[in-house]
Amino acid sequence: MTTSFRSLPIIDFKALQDEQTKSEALQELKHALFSVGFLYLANTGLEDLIKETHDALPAIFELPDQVKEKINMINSPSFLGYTALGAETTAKRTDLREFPSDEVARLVNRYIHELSVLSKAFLQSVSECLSLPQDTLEPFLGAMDRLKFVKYPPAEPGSQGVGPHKDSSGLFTFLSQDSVGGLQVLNRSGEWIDAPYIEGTLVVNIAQGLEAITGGRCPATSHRVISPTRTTRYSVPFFLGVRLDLTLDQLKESAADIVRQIPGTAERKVPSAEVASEFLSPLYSCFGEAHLRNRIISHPDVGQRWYPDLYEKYSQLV
Ligand SMILES: O=C(O)CCC(=O)C(=O)O
Ligand SMILES: [Fe+2]
Repeated sequence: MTTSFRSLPIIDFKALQDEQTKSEALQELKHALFSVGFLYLANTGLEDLIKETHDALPAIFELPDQVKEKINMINSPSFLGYTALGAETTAKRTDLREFPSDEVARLVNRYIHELSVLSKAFLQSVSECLSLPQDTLEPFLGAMDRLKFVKYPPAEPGSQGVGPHKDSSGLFTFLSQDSVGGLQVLNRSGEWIDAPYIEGTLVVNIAQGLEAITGGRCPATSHRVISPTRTTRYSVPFFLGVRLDLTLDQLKESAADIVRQIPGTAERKVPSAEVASEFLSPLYSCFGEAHLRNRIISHPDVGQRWYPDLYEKYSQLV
């Protein structure tokens, strides 16, 4: 029996690329994917960009209300834009965080570009460590990556910055957090484990897309953020998305194929999911539909405005 993790493994991105160190680093990565679902990625080469971005965040959030209003997510049928404090719901409770997007366009574009490059190299290592051909995960990608700037203001002790959830929209999330703390990850014994700040690293976690693609062999892990009590916390998640037109049948077929190729996993028990994966539900025709449902439930005001019929339908199914 494996014991539940007490801390998150640190994986050295450079070591994954270097022939001398690769095989050991791949073993560590495999363990992280199978047993934790979360890891710190160190030595990405993006340390300066991450710092520059975090330095810019307070000013971005201090933009005048009219600017935030102009880019409010309520105006976007694509669920892109600024979300005010308290307008997002996770696990049926209101989250205490706000986020603008597409501000400071150059920085944002650069960040997205760098993360796209990094995440694709990382995906190759993921395939490799599962003994799959390097390009196995490429066909699942689409133009659905998203970047978010998030601010958690200080609140009463124990407040919900963001409630317990699994990341739904893609393969992996790459998050840079500041030094305030509050991110917690649920281990397999049901304990919340702190994921403290480690300078220069990205926190990488499996999303429900990869969980589905690997037939549950690489499960997405629940996490949450406890609001800070004294200092504002900022974070920057980059969500590596799955293409929206992937159907459930295609997914099942490729998952079966992939799982057959992952050695030594037949006996692995798939942990029961504490948060259901919509992507595996027959209710939705394709990944995009399940994704839209998730967006509508997370941002009910935006959902109600642009998709009133779907809003009615999906809120009855919650
Ligand atoms: O801000 C964080 O540290 C986590 C954010 C998160 O889990 C999310 O946006 O999905
Ligand atoms: Fe998340």
